[in-house]
Amino acid sequence: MNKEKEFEEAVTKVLELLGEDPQREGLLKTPARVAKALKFLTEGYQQDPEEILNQALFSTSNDEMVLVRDIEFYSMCEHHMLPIIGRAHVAYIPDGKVVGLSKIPRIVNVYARRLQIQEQMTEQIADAILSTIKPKGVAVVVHARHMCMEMRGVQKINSTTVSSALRGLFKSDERTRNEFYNLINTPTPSNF
Ligand SMILES: Nc1nc2c(ncn2[C@@H]2O[C@H](COP(=O)(O)OP(=O)(O)OP(=O)(O)O)[C@@H](O)[C@H]2O)c(=O)[nH]1
Ligand SMILES: [Zn+2]
Repeated sequence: MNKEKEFEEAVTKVLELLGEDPQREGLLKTPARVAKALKFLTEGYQQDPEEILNQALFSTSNDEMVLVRDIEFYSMCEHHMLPIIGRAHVAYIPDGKVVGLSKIPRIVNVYARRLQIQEQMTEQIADAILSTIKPKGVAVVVHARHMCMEMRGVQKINSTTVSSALRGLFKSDERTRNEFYNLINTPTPSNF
């Protein structure tokens, strides 16, 4: 049996266990849809973050902070396979190399589209940038809502979880760290 069929049969089984009739009209295509959706939501397993970053590395003499903030992402927690909905802020201080800007949200997606815990995802993003761009420092802050804490379980709909990973100058130099936190907390101008 091919993998797709196997996947669809597993979803059909889940529907049956939920007391549903997988043969009713509305559910006929559901196993195939679920398989396709889950494949998309976990496509990060098939992607290599270093390869993505290496596609666009440019030499530079600039050593000022580069920050891409408010990168929205959707992930799934590895405990309940329920959505994690969040925003990531990613900054680094170049040391001879900058990366194509679009590659930063791409790296966020690579790690978000796996089964995750937020703290691990935050560190993975920082470490991929650190090992590839080799900057003077990297900072990643992630704000997220966990549906396993909202739709079920403790049911706290207004709580967000904040995690951070600081490397190099962001860890050792308070001024750099403060500049980063000020920049991510500055509201986007209303006429932007
Ligand atoms: N640290 C961390 N924990 C997470 C994350 N996503 C979900 N969790 C937690 O993982 C834990 C799993 O705990 P268990 O007690 O095994 O699971 P549970 O019985 O479903 O727990 P409740 O959610 O408290 O009902 C829960 O406390 C979740 O809130 C995450 O990204 N980071
Ligand atoms: Zn969870």
